[in-house]
Amino acid sequence: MGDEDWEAEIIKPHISSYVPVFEKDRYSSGANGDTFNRTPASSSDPGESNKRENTSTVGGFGVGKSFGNRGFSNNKFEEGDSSGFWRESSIDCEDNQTRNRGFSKRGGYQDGNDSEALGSSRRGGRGSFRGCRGGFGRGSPNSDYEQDEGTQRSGGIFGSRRSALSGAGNGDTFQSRSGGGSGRGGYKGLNEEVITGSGKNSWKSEAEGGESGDTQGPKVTYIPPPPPEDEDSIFAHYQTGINFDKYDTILVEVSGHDPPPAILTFEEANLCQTLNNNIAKAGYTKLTPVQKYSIPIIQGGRDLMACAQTGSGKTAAFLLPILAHMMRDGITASRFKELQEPECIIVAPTRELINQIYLEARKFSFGTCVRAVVTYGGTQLGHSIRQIVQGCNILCATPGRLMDVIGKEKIGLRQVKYLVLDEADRMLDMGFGPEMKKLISCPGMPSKEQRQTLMFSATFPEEIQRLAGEFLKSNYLFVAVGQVGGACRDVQQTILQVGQYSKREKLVEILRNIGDERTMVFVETKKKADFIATFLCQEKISTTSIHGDREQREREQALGDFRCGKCPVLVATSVAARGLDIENVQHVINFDLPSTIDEYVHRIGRTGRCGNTGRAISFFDLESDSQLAQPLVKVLSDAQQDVPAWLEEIAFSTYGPGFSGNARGNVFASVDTRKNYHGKSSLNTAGFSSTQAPNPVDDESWD
Ligand SMILES: Nc1ncnc2c1ncn2[C@@H]1O[C@H](COP(=O)(O)OP(=O)(O)OP(=O)(O)O)[C@@H](O)[C@H]1O
Repeated sequence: MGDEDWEAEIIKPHISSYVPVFEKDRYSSGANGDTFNRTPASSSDPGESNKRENTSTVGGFGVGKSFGNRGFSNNKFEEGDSSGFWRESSIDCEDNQTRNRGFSKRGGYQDGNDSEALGSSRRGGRGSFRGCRGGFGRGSPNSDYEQDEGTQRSGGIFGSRRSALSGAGNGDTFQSRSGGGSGRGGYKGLNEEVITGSGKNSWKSEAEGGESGDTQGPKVTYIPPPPPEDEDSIFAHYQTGINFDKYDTILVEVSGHDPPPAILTFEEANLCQTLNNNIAKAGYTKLTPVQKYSIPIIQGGRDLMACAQTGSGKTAAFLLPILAHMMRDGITASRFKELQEPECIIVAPTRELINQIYLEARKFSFGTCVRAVVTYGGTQLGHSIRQIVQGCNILCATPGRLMDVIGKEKIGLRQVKYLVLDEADRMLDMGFGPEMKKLISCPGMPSKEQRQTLMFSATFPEEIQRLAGEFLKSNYLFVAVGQVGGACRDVQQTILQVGQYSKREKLVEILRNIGDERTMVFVETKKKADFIATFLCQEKISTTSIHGDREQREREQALGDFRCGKCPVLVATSVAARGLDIENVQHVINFDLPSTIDEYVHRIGRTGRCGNTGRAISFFDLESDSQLAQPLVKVLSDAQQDVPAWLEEIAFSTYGPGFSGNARGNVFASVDTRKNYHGKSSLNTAGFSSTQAPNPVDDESWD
């Protein structure tokens, strides 16, 4: 099938809408056998495939009936190059750091075209876009795939990422954001937002040029559907699992001066009746450990850095005490004011996560006069502003969009009393760190002495803890529930040695055994997410995908289809690794292992939440994953999982005889990095005090 055929295909009415759901029969090899003929992996010729990188012109995944080079091309299902499928070249752009880590750790990224992608030539002039979600331009297909919102905005030239399809009436709104000219520069933050400009007031530039539509390129027009308003939907929740009560036995360490005692029950939190009603309607009867400690600390006006395992209720741990204070202070949303001055700003690295946090805030503030608003990239700025001006006490935002609304002077910072960084290690690392610094130095933002800053995550590398000091008062408290950076023990972890070219087969085998149980499959790159999702659909496994190249509408649709079970398999990049709380995810499969152990911990934490059990299976490729062997052994052994002998051997051979899987290496930030703190107290979460300060990373500390 030639290019024209492919384009003709995508405008056919029956496939004209971009279909985020890869449904069973849509790409069945029977009906579309001419299109997606799958050739065995072994028959692919990596060399040949590499050659085609620079010559193949057909692109586009999803709707199209032919896949770009190194994916599906010329009616063939082809393997990628010998270093794996497109590794490095199309790592999810929402994650600069991952990409960078990928480059340095995995040593790939040699291709000239790919290199361009990170250089100035990303900003223009390389060929047209032919397909949805990153159809490839002629000359440099990889680098085109590297497109992100930042370059679209700043370059303008790439603004037509989806033009072929939108012109073809695929129903998608053309959502590229064209920026304020090539001079503006701009890069994209880690998981999410565009960080632009430099110099004075650069935090304003996005709003000025990006989505305000005053200059180049189409606006982002997607308006997310409003969440359901009925009480049942607002308070819908899933059941805590059989291991919920075991949380009580987890050791907790609090460090810093003069921490308040933990509370053991919701009653002790002395919340107002409305909040208590909402807590009851949400099905919460008992505090989780992080809640027992964080609630009194926040109520006591202290700054906090809290680290607790995935799925253990960190969101409510900050929302409830903040709301309690707001209720106490009689905070009421002032409607229809052009400049809103929220008392609380919550930032998180991904759109889906911040939306989830917003829904939690809306739930707990139900029936109060406190109004929460959410705003995130990929949606129409005007819509966000309309929401904001109706009243905003709690603003939940992704970083780039937050800067947009501040730049638009719709949000003033003078009243900010609470600044919450969820996934704080992420928010402070290379990608978002600069943006967060800009935020705290924005005009009007109260100094750290005058606001309360709260940071939450399941992982907190030492270097990030040190950076966090800039944001927190010097007497902040540090709460470590269990082991900082440790995996949730309710997740049964299995590591399988699977080579690159056997992965697909293994994946299908596992998914067939799993049946309809909800499963997240993590891959390293956006391209591969599409590739694997489509492959699974060919195999008649209902699958959808989420990654940073998908339009926001598609991302939300994909998540919705996964949540409701329409597509029990979600193929995702790291954009979905953190925070997402989806009921009944029973399995996580790391088709590709991530480049860092923290990312691994977050990914597998999408299952086994809130006392439920889950399973995580990871494909370990000897060629590319050996640098992860040592930290993996440690995570596994700390979580009392079986450690395969072969993995231990690799860990030993990689790191020499000094390595011990059970030794307390520096794999994690295991403690509060402030060395000379006082008043360290250690308790298990049932509230039994321990005078002896235990090793916070002691194996026993978990149960
Ligand atoms: N005390 C509680 N009782 C019952 N359910 C709870 C309680 N606290 C939280 N939950 C529920 O547990 C689930 C996980 O909570 P949450 O998403 O806040 O976890 P998290 O610690 O932030 O996880 P992650 O590290 O992955 O972001 C949610 O569905 C939440 O509603």
